[in-house]
Amino acid sequence: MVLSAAGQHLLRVSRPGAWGQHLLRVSRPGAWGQHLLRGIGSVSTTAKGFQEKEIREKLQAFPGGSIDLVKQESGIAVLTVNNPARMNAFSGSMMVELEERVSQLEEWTEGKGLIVQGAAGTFCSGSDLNAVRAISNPQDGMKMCMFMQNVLTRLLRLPLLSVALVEGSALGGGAELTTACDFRLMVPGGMIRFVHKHMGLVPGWGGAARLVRIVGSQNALKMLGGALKVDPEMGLQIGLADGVLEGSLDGSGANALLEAEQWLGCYTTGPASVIRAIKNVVVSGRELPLEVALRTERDVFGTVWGGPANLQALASKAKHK
Ligand SMILES: CCC(=O)SCCNC(=O)CCNC(=O)[C@H](O)C(C)(C)COP(=O)(O)OP(=O)(O)OC[C@H]1O[C@@H](n2cnc3c(N)ncnc32)[C@H](O)[C@@H]1OP(=O)(O)O
Repeated sequence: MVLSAAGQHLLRVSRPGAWGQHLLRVSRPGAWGQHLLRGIGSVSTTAKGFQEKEIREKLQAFPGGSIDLVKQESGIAVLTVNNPARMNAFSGSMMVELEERVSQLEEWTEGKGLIVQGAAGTFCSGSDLNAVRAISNPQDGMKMCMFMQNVLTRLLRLPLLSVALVEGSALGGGAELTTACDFRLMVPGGMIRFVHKHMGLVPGWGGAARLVRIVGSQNALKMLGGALKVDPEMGLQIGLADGVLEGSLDGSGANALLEAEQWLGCYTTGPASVIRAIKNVVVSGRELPLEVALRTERDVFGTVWGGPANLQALASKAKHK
């Protein structure tokens, strides 16, 4: 059961940042819309000598755990961060696997929704500190950061409505991962905490930029500056959480997952073409300058106008009472 839902926080971007500049450079009428419809590409992968193949090989040297993906008939997929011996910390090979799973989801044309969860009743404790210690030089750190920024940006832009199901702790990079989903549902006892300050860091996987857009700069400053423990109540208050679930009855996590699927089902009921179009117009509205977003919206509109769902609705003379 969902106890309550928080209001949506809308962001007005007054000036495009680096990514905005990137979009402005590559955008021409309709081009970005086409890009969105195909699934989104990567974020400036060639910038500053970032070599995806090289960092991939480096990350593979730190194995452990897995990222598991189950695509369900319902059109809702479940992505599980699975490394319970390390509280689901991201090993290097898990970062590479996450990229592969995101690629698979980009190709999944029947998909409508995605739930991101951690294995064994906890969400994710960020990057594996053993790997972090081994690549603590600035060059490798920067490459890992760009790799994860790229993957999480693609995750958020998937044409699927996505939910982070937060049971237990989401720490550091785990907290950043929750912001790469459209929604966050928390289970009592769950906690989202940007602990970066205590590690002498700031978020680098895009988590700060996304957090500001979700909770506003005042709340983001408090969360990062105080390394605040955000519990479900506070999460709802500041708009970080979209709902609080009852959670596990037996500690298995199964009940929370069922609840999350029911919650998400309210928004993913309907034809995949329409649900995916909804996500695409929202992503473009969120990320693009208004003029480009309007062009994209027109392009996306063109994919559903006169389509099977539209014709069926017209034929049924639906009333929306
Ligand atoms: C992108 C930037 C980042 O993400 S930096 C990483 C930020 N994350 C952290 O600093 C998390 C550090 N870990 C903790 O605070 C605690 O382990 C938490 C997660 C609160 C769990 O505490 P507790 O329930 O007492 O369990 P525990 O400490 O005994 O942990 C169980 C085993 O898991 C391991 N673990 C945990 N987190 C990580 C991690 N991020 N990287 C590598 N290993 C991790 C612990 O070391 C412990 O392992 P072991 O049983 O001692 O072998």
